[in-house]
Amino acid sequence: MVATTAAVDVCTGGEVAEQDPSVLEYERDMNTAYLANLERRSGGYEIDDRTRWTPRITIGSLIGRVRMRYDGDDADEEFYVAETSADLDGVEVISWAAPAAAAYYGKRYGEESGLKIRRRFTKGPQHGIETYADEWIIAPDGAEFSTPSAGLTAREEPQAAQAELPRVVPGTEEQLRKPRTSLKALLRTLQPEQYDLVAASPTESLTIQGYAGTGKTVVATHRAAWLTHTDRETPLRRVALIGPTQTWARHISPVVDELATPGTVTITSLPEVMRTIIGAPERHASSDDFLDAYSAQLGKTLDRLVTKQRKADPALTPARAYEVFLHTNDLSIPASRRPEFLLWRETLPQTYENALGDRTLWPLLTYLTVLLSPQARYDHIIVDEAQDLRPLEWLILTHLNSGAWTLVGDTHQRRTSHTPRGWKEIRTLLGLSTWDEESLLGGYRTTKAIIDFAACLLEGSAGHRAYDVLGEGEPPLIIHARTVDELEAITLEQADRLSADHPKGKVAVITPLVRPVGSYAHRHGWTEGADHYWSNEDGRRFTLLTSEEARGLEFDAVVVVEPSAFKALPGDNGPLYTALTRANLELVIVHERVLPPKMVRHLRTHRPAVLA
Ligand SMILES: Nc1ncnc2c1ncn2[C@@H]1O[C@H](COP(=O)(O)OP(=O)(O)OP(=O)(O)O)[C@@H](O)[C@H]1O
Repeated sequence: MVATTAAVDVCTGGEVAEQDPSVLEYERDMNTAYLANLERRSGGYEIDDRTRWTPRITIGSLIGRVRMRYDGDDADEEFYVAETSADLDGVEVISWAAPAAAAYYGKRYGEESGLKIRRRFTKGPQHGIETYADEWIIAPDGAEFSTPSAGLTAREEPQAAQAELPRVVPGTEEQLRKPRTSLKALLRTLQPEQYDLVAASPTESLTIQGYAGTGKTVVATHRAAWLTHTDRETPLRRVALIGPTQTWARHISPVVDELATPGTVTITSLPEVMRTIIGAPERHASSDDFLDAYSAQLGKTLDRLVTKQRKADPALTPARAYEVFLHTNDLSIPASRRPEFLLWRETLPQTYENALGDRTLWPLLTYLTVLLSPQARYDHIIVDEAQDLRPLEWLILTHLNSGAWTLVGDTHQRRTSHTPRGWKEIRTLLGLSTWDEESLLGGYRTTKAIIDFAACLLEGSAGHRAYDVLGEGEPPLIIHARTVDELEAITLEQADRLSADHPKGKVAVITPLVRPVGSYAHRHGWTEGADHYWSNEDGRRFTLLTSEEARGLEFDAVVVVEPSAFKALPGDNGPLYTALTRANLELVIVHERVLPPKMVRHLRTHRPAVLA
């Protein structure tokens, strides 16, 4: 029998049944050799100059190891998986983006692919390996791997087949319980269902629906890196990753910085895309939202206008086209909406220059610009929070993409009636005739108690996430304030408490009442910094945001203030649902007004922790 030790597995939190010291030592030596190889090569690393594809070298430990038998072969193959590929004197290390990595990561690859065993390494300090854990995909058929030599690892007794593969990759829960920070590369715990979407065909358009916290942004960011990775056969050179806000862009950029080929992925937000195309000022006002400022019919009107005017004036500019638009009678707006449309048009600035200062008009001005001056196109566009784009914005993007699309979103988090109701409408706007339609089901952010509470806002919420990795957790704390002053005081008290409870993590206050809460904070010793960030002299911190600004972000704990004041569509509470689901572990609701009816109904039968 080989010598074994029982060690605590940082992957599962449980005990590793067999942790063979000689195997561990061997793998640590391999890791040392791998790191030395990377160090040697990284000296000569040059950023891709777009004519020569230099593989990116990132220093990091081995992720895993695979033994498999390809169809028709008469011997097994073995290789390691890591962030960067290497050849260690004949021992192959493939990168996470290489096609063969599907054997390690993928769901569909499975048993019939020939995969026999997968070994996962957990990371120790300084790129070391802490432990290993083996997962037999087939019934064990001998030694795990040929090295260390079969004699050392072969077991004398037949082993029992592994009862069932774990539902989520070991180590995921531990990862999720760490304090929330910016999104990071997650190559060690990328789930099979996520990997399959990350590595889906680059030439097929793909729509991915997922409830809050199901890992959509993880898929979107890793997909951007995968599409451009030089270890793929035909890496893409220009990929856009478009999300809702610049705060979101900063939240996700570490993933792309770490994994993507430098210079290949543009991370931006939709407002920024438009602002850059039309050259609008950074500071801008916003008039009231108006349906036809974003409609496909407005797009059609502008299409017709540009086609017609250009015949008469080949040098037509967006500014001139805008002036014509202000007076044209050739409108594609339905008759029922026309009177309202004409009234709205009369209120618009008379010059293009002035219109640039109104954010509501950016889609209109951007669309005119892309119609008149062709833009550089991307090889692939990925859109996160796709449910928030309005028809005219989708039409703009069609002028920026020459390849396929990856669209991820949650139609339950829709925030205005100006956006398409579902994926079908979006695909029609993009003119897609073929696409793959997938969904994500695992819950990675937010405990079950919080997500079940938030689900009271959704129609047909049953079974909305297949499982919740963080488990049941604590129910939300609901606090009723008697006056508006008390509402603000309790809010700050709770933000202060939660910040103390999560010293390394992130706390948010999410509310439509950002101004009054901010001015209360100001009067009580809090100071505002960049990116909606507030802190006080005791070192407490929180982020104060509207639901709109909180899209795509996440926090360890969240205080949602005055739920009834959030914008709601008939039958749809997208903005409030978004706010509630930003919390990973703790949710506090503070209200002075009556809670929304759906919440009240839910609270009659379910009991969260309520403070009078
Ligand atoms: N495979 C994974 N391993 C570790 N953490 C993960 C994994 N997948 C997702 N997570 C974590 O779960 C959280 C939620 O993921 P993500 O932000 O991608 O969800 P989402 O579906 O985009 O949510 P929303 O639409 O509500 O913004 C993030 O903190 C992310 O790091």
